[in-house]
Amino acid sequence: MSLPRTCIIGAGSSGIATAKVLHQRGLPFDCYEKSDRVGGNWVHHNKNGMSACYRGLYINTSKGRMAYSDFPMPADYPDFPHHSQIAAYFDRYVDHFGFRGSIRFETAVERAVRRADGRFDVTLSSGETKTYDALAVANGHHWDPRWPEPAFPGHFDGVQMHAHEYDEPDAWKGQNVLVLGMGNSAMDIAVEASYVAKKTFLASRRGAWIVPKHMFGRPLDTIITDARVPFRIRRRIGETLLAMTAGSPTNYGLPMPDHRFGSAHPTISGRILDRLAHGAIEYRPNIERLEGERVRFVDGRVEDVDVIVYCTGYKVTFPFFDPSFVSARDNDLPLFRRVFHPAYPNLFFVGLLQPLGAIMPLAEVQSAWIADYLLGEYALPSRSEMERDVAHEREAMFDRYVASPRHTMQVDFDDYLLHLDAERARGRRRARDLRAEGRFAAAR
Ligand SMILES: NC(=O)C1=CN([C@@H]2O[C@H](COP(=O)(O)OP(=O)(O)OC[C@H]3O[C@@H](n4cnc5c(N)ncnc54)[C@H](OP(=O)(O)O)[C@@H]3O)[C@@H](O)[C@H]2O)C=CC1
Repeated sequence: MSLPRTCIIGAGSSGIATAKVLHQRGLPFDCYEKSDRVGGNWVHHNKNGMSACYRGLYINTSKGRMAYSDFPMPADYPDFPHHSQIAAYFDRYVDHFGFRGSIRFETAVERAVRRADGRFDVTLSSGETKTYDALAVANGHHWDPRWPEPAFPGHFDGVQMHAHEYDEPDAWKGQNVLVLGMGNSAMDIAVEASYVAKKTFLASRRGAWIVPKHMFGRPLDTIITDARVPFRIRRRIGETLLAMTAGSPTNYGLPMPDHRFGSAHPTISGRILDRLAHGAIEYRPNIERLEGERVRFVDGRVEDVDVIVYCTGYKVTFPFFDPSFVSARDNDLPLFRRVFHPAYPNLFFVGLLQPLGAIMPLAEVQSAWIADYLLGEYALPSRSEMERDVAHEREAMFDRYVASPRHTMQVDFDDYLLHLDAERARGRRRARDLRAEGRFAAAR
Protein backbone atom coordinates (compact mmCIF):
# COMPACT_ATOMS: atom_id res chain seq x y z
CA MET A 1 0.00 0.00 0.00
CA SER A 2 1.41 3.42 -0.89
CA LEU A 3 1.87 5.90 1.94
CA PRO A 4 -0.61 8.78 2.28
CA ARG A 5 0.59 12.16 1.01
CA THR A 6 0.06 15.13 3.33
CA CYS A 7 -0.28 18.83 2.65
CA ILE A 8 1.13 21.01 5.43
CA ILE A 9 -0.19 24.56 5.55
CA GLY A 10 2.45 26.94 6.90
CA ALA A 11 6.18 26.75 7.67
CA GLY A 12 6.15 28.52 11.01
CA SER A 13 7.45 26.83 14.13
CA SER A 14 4.64 24.22 14.03
CA GLY A 15 4.64 23.52 10.29
CA ILE A 16 8.39 22.89 10.21
CA ALA A 17 8.06 20.51 13.17
CA THR A 18 5.52 18.46 11.18
CA ALA A 19 7.61 18.64 8.00
CA LYS A 20 10.70 17.45 9.85
CA VAL A 21 8.93 14.49 11.45
CA LEU A 22 7.24 13.35 8.22
CA HIS A 23 10.55 13.78 6.37
CA GLN A 24 12.42 11.65 8.92
CA ARG A 25 9.78 8.94 8.92
CA GLY A 26 9.66 8.65 5.15
CA LEU A 27 6.15 10.04 4.71
CA PRO A 28 5.49 12.04 1.53
CA PHE A 29 4.35 15.66 1.97
CA ASP A 30 4.39 19.17 0.56
CA CYS A 31 4.58 22.19 2.84
CA TYR A 32 3.29 25.52 1.56
CA GLU A 33 4.44 28.82 2.98
CA LYS A 34 3.13 32.22 1.98
CA SER A 35 6.40 33.92 2.96
CA ASP A 36 9.86 33.60 1.43
CA ARG A 37 11.25 32.02 4.61
CA VAL A 38 10.39 29.78 7.55
CA GLY A 39 9.68 30.95 11.11
CA GLY A 40 6.21 32.53 10.85
CA ASN A 41 5.45 34.74 13.81
CA TRP A 42 9.13 34.98 14.78
CA VAL A 43 10.17 36.64 11.52
CA HIS A 44 10.32 40.40 12.00
CA HIS A 45 8.68 42.21 9.05
CA ASN A 46 7.65 38.83 7.67
CA LYS A 47 6.74 39.17 4.00
CA ASN A 48 3.56 37.16 4.61
CA GLY A 49 2.18 40.07 6.65
CA MET A 50 1.09 37.71 9.40
CA SER A 51 3.79 38.14 12.03
CA ALA A 52 3.04 40.03 15.24
CA CYS A 53 6.77 40.37 15.94
CA TYR A 54 8.04 43.78 17.10
CA ARG A 55 11.58 45.12 17.20
CA GLY A 56 12.06 44.59 20.93
CA LEU A 57 10.42 41.16 21.21
CA TYR A 58 12.10 38.59 23.44
CA ILE A 59 10.40 35.25 24.00
CA ASN A 60 8.86 34.70 27.41
CA THR A 61 9.46 30.94 27.61
CA SER A 62 13.02 29.86 28.32
CA LYS A 63 15.23 28.46 25.57
CA GLY A 64 15.45 24.98 27.13
CA ARG A 65 11.68 24.73 27.27
CA MET A 66 11.04 26.04 23.77
CA ALA A 67 13.68 24.10 21.81
CA TYR A 68 12.77 21.04 19.77
CA SER A 69 13.80 17.85 21.57
CA ASP A 70 16.64 16.90 19.22
CA PHE A 71 17.94 20.36 18.31
CA PRO A 72 19.02 22.41 21.33
CA MET A 73 19.35 26.16 21.09
CA PRO A 74 22.95 27.35 20.89
CA ALA A 75 24.72 27.43 24.25
CA ASP A 76 25.59 31.11 23.78
CA TYR A 77 21.91 32.10 23.47
CA PRO A 78 20.51 33.86 26.56
CA ASP A 79 17.76 32.25 28.65
CA PHE A 80 15.08 34.26 26.81
CA PRO A 81 16.32 34.88 23.25
CA HIS A 82 15.52 37.81 20.97
CA HIS A 83 13.20 37.17 18.02
CA SER A 84 16.13 37.38 15.56
CA GLN A 85 17.87 34.50 17.36
CA ILE A 86 14.71 32.43 17.38
CA ALA A 87 14.11 32.99 13.66
CA ALA A 88 17.74 32.01 12.96
CA TYR A 89 17.26 28.86 15.06
CA PHE A 90 14.25 27.81 12.96
CA ASP A 91 16.24 28.37 9.77
CA ARG A 92 19.08 26.20 11.02
CA TYR A 93 16.62 23.48 12.10
CA VAL A 94 15.30 23.15 8.56
CA ASP A 95 18.79 22.95 7.05
CA HIS A 96 20.12 20.64 9.74
CA PHE A 97 17.41 18.06 9.05
CA GLY A 98 17.51 18.72 5.29
CA PHE A 99 13.88 19.24 4.27
CA ARG A 100 13.95 22.79 2.89
CA GLY A 101 13.37 21.32 -0.59
CA SER A 102 9.93 20.08 0.46
CA ILE A 103 8.75 23.58 1.41
CA ARG A 104 7.27 25.64 -1.39
CA PHE A 105 7.80 29.30 -0.51
CA GLU A 106 5.76 32.29 -1.61
CA THR A 107 2.86 29.94 -2.21
CA ALA A 108 -0.30 30.30 -0.16
CA VAL A 109 -3.01 27.70 0.24
CA GLU A 110 -6.11 29.59 -0.84
CA ARG A 111 -8.67 26.85 -0.54
CA ALA A 112 -8.82 23.36 0.93
CA VAL A 113 -11.92 21.30 0.20
CA ARG A 114 -12.65 17.81 1.50
CA ARG A 115 -13.85 15.65 -1.35
CA ALA A 116 -16.52 12.95 -1.21
CA ASP A 117 -13.74 10.31 -1.08
CA GLY A 118 -12.29 12.06 2.00
CA ARG A 119 -9.18 13.41 0.27
CA PHE A 120 -8.44 17.14 0.09
CA ASP A 121 -8.33 19.35 -3.00
CA VAL A 122 -5.89 22.12 -2.21
CA THR A 123 -5.87 25.24 -4.38
CA LEU A 124 -2.69 27.31 -4.30
CA SER A 125 -2.01 30.98 -4.98
CA SER A 126 -0.23 29.80 -8.16
CA GLY A 127 -3.63 28.69 -9.46
CA GLU A 128 -2.84 24.96 -9.28
CA THR A 129 -5.09 22.49 -7.47
CA LYS A 130 -3.49 19.40 -5.94
CA THR A 131 -5.05 16.44 -4.18
CA TYR A 132 -3.79 15.12 -0.84
CA ASP A 133 -4.68 12.20 1.37
CA ALA A 134 -4.31 14.25 4.53
CA LEU A 135 -4.10 17.87 5.59
CA ALA A 136 -2.04 19.31 8.46
CA VAL A 137 -3.09 22.85 9.36
CA ALA A 138 -0.29 24.91 10.91
CA ASN A 139 -1.30 28.42 9.91
CA GLY A 140 -0.77 29.92 13.38
CA HIS A 141 -3.23 31.65 15.66
CA HIS A 142 -1.62 35.00 16.40
CA TRP A 143 -2.07 36.82 13.12
CA ASP A 144 -5.75 37.83 12.83
CA PRO A 145 -6.24 40.74 15.26
CA ARG A 146 -9.19 40.68 17.65
CA TRP A 147 -10.42 44.24 18.19
CA PRO A 148 -12.79 44.97 21.08
CA GLU A 149 -16.24 43.70 20.18
CA PRO A 150 -18.41 45.66 20.32
CA ALA A 151 -16.16 48.69 19.76
CA PHE A 152 -16.12 51.22 22.59
CA PRO A 153 -18.81 53.89 22.16
CA GLY A 154 -17.94 57.42 21.07
CA HIS A 155 -15.27 58.57 18.65
CA PHE A 156 -11.55 59.04 19.01
CA ASP A 157 -9.43 61.67 17.23
CA GLY A 158 -6.05 60.08 17.91
CA VAL A 159 -4.39 56.94 16.57
CA GLN A 160 -5.96 53.55 17.26
CA MET A 161 -3.96 50.45 16.50
CA HIS A 162 -3.86 46.77 17.36
CA ALA A 163 -0.79 45.17 18.93
CA HIS A 164 -0.34 43.24 15.70
CA GLU A 165 0.70 46.49 13.94
CA TYR A 166 3.11 47.55 16.66
CA ASP A 167 6.83 47.59 15.89
CA GLU A 168 8.61 50.18 18.02
CA PRO A 169 7.61 53.10 20.26
CA ASP A 170 9.82 55.91 18.83
CA ALA A 171 6.93 57.81 17.24
CA TRP A 172 5.26 58.11 20.66
CA LYS A 173 7.84 60.52 22.07
CA GLY A 174 6.01 63.16 24.07
CA GLN A 175 2.59 61.52 23.54
CA ASN A 176 0.08 59.96 25.90
CA VAL A 177 -0.27 56.27 25.13
CA LEU A 178 -3.01 53.99 26.39
CA VAL A 179 -2.38 50.25 26.21
CA LEU A 180 -5.44 48.04 26.67
CA GLY A 181 -5.16 44.43 27.84
CA MET A 182 -3.42 42.33 30.47
CA GLY A 183 -1.76 39.72 28.25
CA ASN A 184 1.88 39.54 27.24
CA SER A 185 1.55 41.97 24.32
CA ALA A 186 0.17 44.61 26.67
CA MET A 187 3.01 44.07 29.14
CA ASP A 188 5.77 44.43 26.54
CA ILE A 189 4.20 47.35 24.70
CA ALA A 190 3.35 49.32 27.85
CA VAL A 191 6.92 48.88 29.12
CA GLU A 192 8.41 50.01 25.79
CA ALA A 193 6.02 52.96 25.56
CA SER A 194 6.90 54.04 29.08
CA TYR A 195 10.49 54.88 28.08
CA VAL A 196 9.48 57.42 25.40
CA ALA A 197 5.88 58.50 25.94
CA LYS A 198 4.89 61.51 28.05
CA LYS A 199 2.43 59.28 29.91
CA THR A 200 1.67 55.60 29.59
CA PHE A 201 -1.60 54.14 30.81
CA LEU A 202 -2.30 50.44 31.11
CA ALA A 203 -6.01 49.61 31.19
CA SER A 204 -7.85 46.33 31.45
CA ARG A 205 -11.19 44.77 32.22
CA ARG A 206 -9.70 42.42 34.83
CA GLY A 207 -6.50 41.94 36.79
CA ALA A 208 -3.77 39.36 36.24
CA TRP A 209 -1.19 37.50 38.29
CA ILE A 210 1.97 38.82 36.70
CA VAL A 211 4.89 36.45 37.00
CA PRO A 212 8.58 37.29 36.49
CA LYS A 213 10.81 35.50 33.98
CA HIS A 214 13.21 34.33 36.69
CA MET A 215 12.87 33.08 40.24
CA PHE A 216 15.70 31.75 42.42
CA GLY A 217 18.04 32.58 39.52
CA ARG A 218 16.23 30.12 37.25
CA PRO A 219 13.74 30.63 34.42
CA LEU A 220 10.35 30.42 36.10
CA ASP A 221 9.03 27.93 33.56
CA THR A 222 11.55 25.35 34.80
CA ILE A 223 10.14 25.49 38.34
CA ILE A 224 7.03 23.62 39.59
CA THR A 225 6.42 21.88 36.28
CA ASP A 226 6.25 18.21 37.30
CA ALA A 227 3.05 16.76 35.84
CA ARG A 228 3.01 14.07 38.56
CA VAL A 229 2.33 16.78 41.16
CA PRO A 230 -1.43 17.51 41.19
CA PHE A 231 -2.34 20.89 39.72
CA ARG A 232 -3.91 22.10 42.99
CA ILE A 233 -0.53 21.64 44.72
CA ARG A 234 1.38 23.34 41.89
CA ARG A 235 -1.09 26.18 42.02
CA ARG A 236 -0.64 26.60 45.77
CA ILE A 237 3.15 26.62 45.41
CA GLY A 238 2.86 29.23 42.66
CA GLU A 239 0.61 31.40 44.81
CA THR A 240 2.97 31.14 47.77
CA LEU A 241 6.03 32.03 45.70
CA LEU A 242 4.26 35.03 44.19
CA ALA A 243 3.07 36.22 47.58
CA MET A 244 6.63 35.95 48.90
CA THR A 245 8.16 37.89 45.99
CA ALA A 246 5.98 40.41 44.12
CA GLY A 247 3.21 40.35 46.74
CA SER A 248 -0.25 41.60 45.92
CA PRO A 249 -0.87 43.25 42.52
CA THR A 250 -2.57 46.04 44.47
CA ASN A 251 0.91 47.10 45.69
CA TYR A 252 1.51 48.35 42.14
CA GLY A 253 -1.86 50.02 41.64
CA LEU A 254 -3.25 47.00 39.78
CA PRO A 255 -6.62 45.44 40.58
CA MET A 256 -6.85 42.18 42.46
CA PRO A 257 -7.47 39.44 39.86
CA ASP A 258 -10.98 37.97 39.93
CA HIS A 259 -9.50 34.48 39.58
CA ARG A 260 -6.85 32.33 41.20
CA PHE A 261 -3.30 31.95 39.93
CA GLY A 262 -3.29 29.37 37.10
CA SER A 263 -6.82 30.19 35.91
CA ALA A 264 -5.69 32.53 33.13
CA HIS A 265 -3.03 32.31 30.42
CA PRO A 266 0.14 33.43 32.22
CA THR A 267 1.11 37.09 32.01
CA ILE A 268 4.90 37.11 32.16
CA SER A 269 6.97 40.23 32.60
CA GLY A 270 10.16 40.94 34.44
CA ARG A 271 9.75 44.68 33.89
CA ILE A 272 6.16 45.87 34.20
CA LEU A 273 5.98 45.91 38.00
CA ASP A 274 9.10 48.11 38.15
CA ARG A 275 7.67 50.55 35.62
CA LEU A 276 4.40 50.71 37.58
CA ALA A 277 6.33 51.13 40.82
CA HIS A 278 8.32 53.97 39.23
CA GLY A 279 5.11 55.73 38.21
CA ALA A 280 6.20 55.41 34.56
CA ILE A 281 3.02 53.45 33.86
CA GLU A 282 -0.33 54.25 35.48
CA TYR A 283 -3.07 51.68 35.71
CA ARG A 284 -6.67 52.42 34.71
CA PRO A 285 -9.72 50.13 34.59
CA ASN A 286 -11.48 49.41 31.30
CA ILE A 287 -12.42 52.10 28.78
CA GLU A 288 -16.00 53.32 29.10
CA ARG A 289 -16.13 55.61 26.09
CA LEU A 290 -13.98 57.52 23.64
CA GLU A 291 -14.43 61.29 23.77
CA GLY A 292 -12.43 62.85 20.92
CA GLU A 293 -8.96 63.51 22.30
CA ARG A 294 -9.85 61.98 25.64
CA VAL A 295 -10.75 58.59 27.02
CA ARG A 296 -13.22 58.03 29.84
CA PHE A 297 -12.61 54.99 32.03
CA VAL A 298 -15.24 52.99 33.89
CA ASP A 299 -14.17 54.51 37.24
CA GLY A 300 -15.15 57.94 35.87
CA ARG A 301 -11.60 59.24 35.36
CA VAL A 302 -10.84 60.93 32.05
CA GLU A 303 -7.38 61.21 30.42
CA ASP A 304 -5.95 63.01 27.39
CA VAL A 305 -4.77 60.26 25.04
CA ASP A 306 -2.97 60.42 21.67
CA VAL A 307 -2.61 56.71 20.91
CA ILE A 308 -4.62 53.63 21.92
CA VAL A 309 -2.98 50.25 21.43
CA TYR A 310 -5.50 47.43 21.61
CA CYS A 311 -3.65 44.39 22.94
CA THR A 312 -6.87 42.45 22.85
CA GLY A 313 -5.69 39.18 21.40
CA TYR A 314 -6.25 37.24 18.20
CA LYS A 315 -8.89 35.29 16.33
CA VAL A 316 -8.39 31.69 15.28
CA THR A 317 -9.04 31.78 11.54
CA PHE A 318 -8.73 29.34 8.65
CA PRO A 319 -9.18 31.46 5.52
CA PHE A 320 -8.78 28.42 3.24
CA PHE A 321 -11.78 26.53 4.68
CA ASP A 322 -15.42 27.15 3.96
CA PRO A 323 -16.67 28.19 7.44
CA SER A 324 -19.45 25.61 7.18
CA PHE A 325 -16.73 22.93 6.99
CA VAL A 326 -14.45 24.03 9.84
CA SER A 327 -14.30 27.29 11.76
CA ALA A 328 -13.51 28.40 15.29
CA ARG A 329 -16.31 30.63 16.53
CA ASP A 330 -15.03 32.63 19.51
CA ASN A 331 -11.72 30.79 19.02
CA ASP A 332 -13.36 27.50 19.94
CA LEU A 333 -12.51 24.44 17.86
CA PRO A 334 -12.97 21.16 19.75
CA LEU A 335 -10.29 18.65 18.73
CA PHE A 336 -9.20 15.28 20.04
CA ARG A 337 -6.19 16.14 22.21
CA ARG A 338 -5.91 19.38 20.23
CA VAL A 339 -4.88 17.58 17.01
CA PHE A 340 -7.47 15.32 15.36
CA HIS A 341 -10.86 16.53 14.16
CA PRO A 342 -13.23 13.79 15.39
CA ALA A 343 -15.35 14.02 12.22
CA TYR A 344 -12.41 14.06 9.75
CA PRO A 345 -9.57 11.80 10.91
CA ASN A 346 -7.25 12.87 8.05
CA LEU A 347 -7.44 16.54 9.10
CA PHE A 348 -4.85 17.53 11.71
CA PHE A 349 -4.13 20.78 13.53
CA VAL A 350 -0.62 21.43 14.73
CA GLY A 351 0.27 24.01 17.37
CA LEU A 352 -3.35 25.07 17.78
CA LEU A 353 -3.13 25.26 21.56
CA GLN A 354 -2.13 27.68 24.27
CA PRO A 355 0.31 26.00 26.64
CA LEU A 356 1.63 27.19 29.95
CA GLY A 357 5.02 26.84 28.25
CA ALA A 358 6.18 26.91 24.63
CA ILE A 359 4.32 25.53 21.62
CA MET A 360 7.32 24.17 19.65
CA PRO A 361 8.09 20.93 21.57
CA LEU A 362 4.36 20.20 21.74
CA ALA A 363 4.01 20.69 17.97
CA GLU A 364 6.88 18.24 17.55
CA VAL A 365 5.18 15.52 19.62
CA GLN A 366 1.84 16.21 17.92
CA SER A 367 3.63 15.65 14.60
CA ALA A 368 5.11 12.36 15.78
CA TRP A 369 1.61 11.29 16.74
CA ILE A 370 0.31 12.26 13.28
CA ALA A 371 3.15 10.26 11.70
CA ASP A 372 2.20 7.21 13.82
CA TYR A 373 -1.31 7.52 12.44
CA LEU A 374 -0.25 8.01 8.81
CA LEU A 375 2.07 5.02 9.02
CA GLY A 376 -0.70 2.81 10.39
CA GLU A 377 1.12 2.34 13.68
CA TYR A 378 -1.63 4.09 15.61
CA ALA A 379 -5.43 3.73 15.47
CA LEU A 380 -7.76 6.44 16.69
CA PRO A 381 -10.56 5.64 19.12
CA SER A 382 -14.07 5.68 17.66
CA ARG A 383 -15.64 9.04 16.87
CA SER A 384 -17.97 8.82 19.86
CA GLU A 385 -15.06 7.99 22.17
CA MET A 386 -13.11 10.97 20.83
CA GLU A 387 -16.12 13.24 21.30
CA ARG A 388 -16.54 12.04 24.88
CA ASP A 389 -12.85 12.66 25.56
CA VAL A 390 -13.07 16.14 24.02
CA ALA A 391 -16.16 16.98 26.10
CA HIS A 392 -14.44 15.83 29.27
CA GLU A 393 -11.29 17.84 28.52
CA ARG A 394 -13.28 20.97 27.68
CA GLU A 395 -15.36 20.72 30.82
CA ALA A 396 -12.18 20.66 32.93
CA MET A 397 -10.66 23.57 30.97
CA PHE A 398 -13.72 25.80 31.13
CA ASP A 399 -14.10 24.97 34.79
CA ARG A 400 -10.54 26.03 35.56
CA TYR A 401 -10.10 29.09 33.33
CA VAL A 402 -11.66 32.55 33.24
CA ALA A 403 -14.35 32.68 30.53
CA SER A 404 -12.67 34.45 27.57
CA PRO A 405 -11.90 33.73 23.89
CA ARG A 406 -8.26 33.49 24.98
CA HIS A 407 -9.01 30.40 27.07
CA THR A 408 -10.42 27.92 24.57
CA MET A 409 -7.39 25.70 24.01
CA GLN A 410 -5.31 25.85 27.15
CA VAL A 411 -3.01 22.99 28.09
CA ASP A 412 -0.39 22.46 30.78
CA PHE A 413 2.87 21.77 28.94
CA ASP A 414 4.16 18.77 30.89
CA ASP A 415 0.74 17.24 31.50
CA TYR A 416 -0.05 17.47 27.81
CA LEU A 417 3.17 15.68 26.85
CA LEU A 418 2.46 12.94 29.37
CA HIS A 419 -1.12 12.45 28.16
CA LEU A 420 -0.07 12.39 24.51
CA ASP A 421 2.51 9.70 25.25
CA ALA A 422 -0.16 7.62 26.97
CA GLU A 423 -2.61 8.11 24.07
CA ARG A 424 0.02 7.13 21.50
CA ALA A 425 0.66 3.93 23.45
CA ARG A 426 -3.09 3.20 23.68
CA GLY A 427 -3.49 3.77 19.93
CA ARG A 428 -0.60 1.45 19.14
CA ARG A 429 -2.32 -1.28 21.16
CA ARG A 430 -5.61 -0.54 19.36
CA ALA A 431 -3.87 -0.79 15.98
CA ARG A 432 -2.29 -4.11 16.97
CA ASP A 433 -5.63 -5.53 18.16
CA LEU A 434 -7.49 -4.35 15.06
CA ARG A 435 -4.80 -5.78 12.83
CA ALA A 436 -5.03 -9.11 14.66
CA GLU A 437 -8.79 -9.08 14.01
CA GLY A 438 -8.22 -8.15 10.34
CA ARG A 439 -10.17 -4.88 10.78
CA PHE A 440 -7.36 -2.35 10.63
CA ALA A 441 -7.93 -0.91 7.14
CA ALA A 442 -11.54 -0.15 8.07
CA ALA A 443 -10.39 1.77 11.10
CA ARG A 444 -8.14 3.97 8.98
N1 LIG B 1 7.31 37.91 24.75
C1 LIG B 1 6.51 36.97 24.32
O1 LIG B 1 6.89 35.80 24.21
C2 LIG B 1 5.12 37.35 23.97
C3 LIG B 1 4.19 36.35 23.80
N2 LIG B 1 2.91 36.68 23.47
C4 LIG B 1 1.94 35.58 23.30
O2 LIG B 1 1.08 35.89 22.23
C5 LIG B 1 -0.24 35.45 22.52
C6 LIG B 1 -1.22 36.63 22.40
O3 LIG B 1 -0.99 37.52 23.50
P1 LIG B 1 -1.78 38.90 23.60
O4 LIG B 1 -1.65 39.62 22.32
O5 LIG B 1 -1.33 39.55 24.83
O6 LIG B 1 -3.33 38.47 23.67
P2 LIG B 1 -4.13 37.69 24.84
O7 LIG B 1 -5.28 37.05 24.16
O8 LIG B 1 -3.24 36.83 25.64
O9 LIG B 1 -4.66 38.84 25.80
C7 LIG B 1 -5.69 39.71 25.39
C8 LIG B 1 -6.01 40.69 26.49
O10 LIG B 1 -6.97 41.63 26.01
C9 LIG B 1 -8.12 41.61 26.87
N3 LIG B 1 -9.31 41.92 26.08
C10 LIG B 1 -9.79 41.24 25.02
N4 LIG B 1 -10.90 41.83 24.55
C11 LIG B 1 -11.11 42.92 25.33
C12 LIG B 1 -12.10 43.92 25.35
N5 LIG B 1 -13.11 43.95 24.47
N6 LIG B 1 -12.02 44.89 26.31
C13 LIG B 1 -11.02 44.87 27.22
N7 LIG B 1 -10.06 43.94 27.25
C14 LIG B 1 -10.10 42.96 26.31
C15 LIG B 1 -8.12 40.23 27.48
O11 LIG B 1 -8.89 40.25 28.65
P3 LIG B 1 -9.66 38.92 29.22
O12 LIG B 1 -8.60 38.09 29.90
O13 LIG B 1 -10.64 39.51 30.15
O14 LIG B 1 -10.27 38.23 28.04
C16 LIG B 1 -6.62 40.05 27.74
O15 LIG B 1 -6.20 40.76 28.87
C17 LIG B 1 -0.19 34.82 23.90
O16 LIG B 1 0.05 33.44 23.74
C18 LIG B 1 1.03 35.45 24.52
O17 LIG B 1 1.61 34.67 25.54
C19 LIG B 1 2.51 37.98 23.28
C20 LIG B 1 3.43 38.99 23.42
C21 LIG B 1 4.79 38.76 23.83
